[in-house]
Amino acid sequence: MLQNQTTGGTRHADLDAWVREVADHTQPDEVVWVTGSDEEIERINATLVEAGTFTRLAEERKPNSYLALSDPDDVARVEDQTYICSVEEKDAGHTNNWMDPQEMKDRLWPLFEGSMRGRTMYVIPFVMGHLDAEDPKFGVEITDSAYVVASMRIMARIGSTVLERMEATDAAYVKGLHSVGAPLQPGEQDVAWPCNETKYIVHFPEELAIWSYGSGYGGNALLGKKCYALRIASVMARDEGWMAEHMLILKLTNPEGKTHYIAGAFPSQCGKTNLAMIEPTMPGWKAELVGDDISWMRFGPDGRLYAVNPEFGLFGVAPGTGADTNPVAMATIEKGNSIFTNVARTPDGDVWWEGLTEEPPAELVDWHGRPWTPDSDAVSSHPNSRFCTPITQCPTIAPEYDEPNGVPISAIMFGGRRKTTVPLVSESRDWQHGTFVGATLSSETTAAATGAVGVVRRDPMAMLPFIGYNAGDYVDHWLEIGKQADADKLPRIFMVNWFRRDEDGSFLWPGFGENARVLKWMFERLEGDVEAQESPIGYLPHPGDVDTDGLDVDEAQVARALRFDPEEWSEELPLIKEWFEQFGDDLPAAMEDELATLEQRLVRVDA
Ligand SMILES: Nc1nc2c(ncn2[C@@H]2O[C@H](COP(=O)(O)OP(=O)(O)OP(=O)(O)O)[C@@H](O)[C@H]2O)c(=O)[nH]1
Ligand SMILES: O=C([O-])CC(=O)C(=O)O
Ligand SMILES: [Mn+2]
Repeated sequence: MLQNQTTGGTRHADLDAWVREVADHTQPDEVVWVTGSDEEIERINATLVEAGTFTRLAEERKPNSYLALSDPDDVARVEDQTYICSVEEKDAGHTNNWMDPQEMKDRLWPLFEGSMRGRTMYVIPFVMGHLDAEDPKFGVEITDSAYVVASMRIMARIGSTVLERMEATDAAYVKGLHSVGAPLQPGEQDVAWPCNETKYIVHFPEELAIWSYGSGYGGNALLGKKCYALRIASVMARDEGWMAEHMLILKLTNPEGKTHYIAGAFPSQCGKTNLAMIEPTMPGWKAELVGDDISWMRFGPDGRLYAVNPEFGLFGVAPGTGADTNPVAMATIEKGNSIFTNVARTPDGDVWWEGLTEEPPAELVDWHGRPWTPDSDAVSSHPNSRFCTPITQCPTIAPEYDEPNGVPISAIMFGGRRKTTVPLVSESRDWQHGTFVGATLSSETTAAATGAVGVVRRDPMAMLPFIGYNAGDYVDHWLEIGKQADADKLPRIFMVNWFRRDEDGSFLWPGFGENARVLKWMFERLEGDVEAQESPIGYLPHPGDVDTDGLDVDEAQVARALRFDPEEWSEELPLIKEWFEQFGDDLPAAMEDELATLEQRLVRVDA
């Protein structure tokens, strides 16, 4: 037993040895094994309030909920400090930062030395996906951040029941090591949001290990999420023949009671959470949430692809979320039990952010903790501010979210933020063409990562920052999956763009609940109820086939949203070529073929 181990311990020999090793090196004041109990979280929340990290919100506004304001330089994922340290450089590929694993450890291990001094080291056993899955995917996060413990308890299935299962089966697990990198000298006063200017988010895929240093922000610090469930899991999925994808999962039921499950890959801040919680504007249509960010898919016994949401909570973008745009998210949050990060606080102990209500309150405390009024120059909430809420509180949760083997996927959507070029909706000709559409997906950058916002970049399958291996091999894995199945059992693949702009800069399509009109067209395509017209980029709706009944937008504008423009696509073609050149020899030949096909089809349209 560790001398400073105040609770718990484990019979899992490998885990016991690793925890000892880390504790010896990082030198925390105490080690706490997280059980997940209610009393425990009350204690942890109280610690966070005392430390000034959490402000408790008014019970009658947001029960059992807290506001955290981060260090202003620790607000988003740090992609330029994120590494895939595979043994071979070519296994990280051109889209990832790479360093030799030993070299990286020689650099990082000294940073972890004594990094937890004056703090508590928490050991969080967790499982991504269901504990009763055929092959449950375990992880343990060691962290010196109580904020991470409180957030992980919402975002994943954690605690003693998980640890007991790991012990009983001597389970393999992903080792996630996290430190905010802010040791305290004896007697030193802590800050509300400890972190370090130096940040590293590092993955060792062959060892199933993650080392995260210097940041407390969600995507950098909640290691079950992007680090495990996407970067590490994508490598496991490649090796084991399944898929780990950055996708929402939605259950859609038509007025006749027929159901399809649809997955959608959109880059960060491009509408996954909103679409997953959509309230259709058309009478009789019903949408339910299965997942809002990550989808693990594998073939079921019937040869179809089944998807599970490996998470247990929602980590949603706050700004833009309001009763008009996402009433379901609002109802979810109203129930409380949530953590809000980097939003504004109202005088009556509630939260506010841009887009929550049309009229801002007369006075607020902004995300810097400063007084704010509607006359203030800056926004009250950080553009990447977040709510963290249990998924079970969502009023439209589908019971299948808790199905260990997931739901059969009928369609996959790819989408991004494009002001021009990409029509509201199109359908791929087949799986290989759909893989091409995904591999060439593009989007304007957002505040979810540090760096410039609004720059168009290619974001393959919305996975650019999350592919844990060579992007060429990743595209090849998609093609392999396609070859393993009967063509008619594979999900159909669609491309969407809610963000196309008119000449005056306004959105051409109203979006949000109205996106159900696009889902309806897809549904009818799946059912064979509607024809489509060929175009060089795939099948497009015939005029009038996207239901605009009761839509408050004139038909000419809808047509502009739906339009395939050969000129815009002629300008897109060299950008796609440039992107594919970056793959070098790693680009699968089928992608060259698809590119050539697109080019020929575009030339034919021009002629
Ligand atoms: N114009 C428009 N904006 C949208 C639409 N859907 C979502 N948004 C806005 O886009 C932003 C991001 O939406 P989210 O649904 O949170 O995006 P996400 O893909 O879940 O983002 P991450 O959680 O970062 O991966 C929010 O400010 C939304 O209000 C839409 O259909 N039209
Ligand atoms: O990972 C995060 O920090 C938040 C998120 O969902 C994303 O950026 O895609
Ligand atoms: Mn989201």
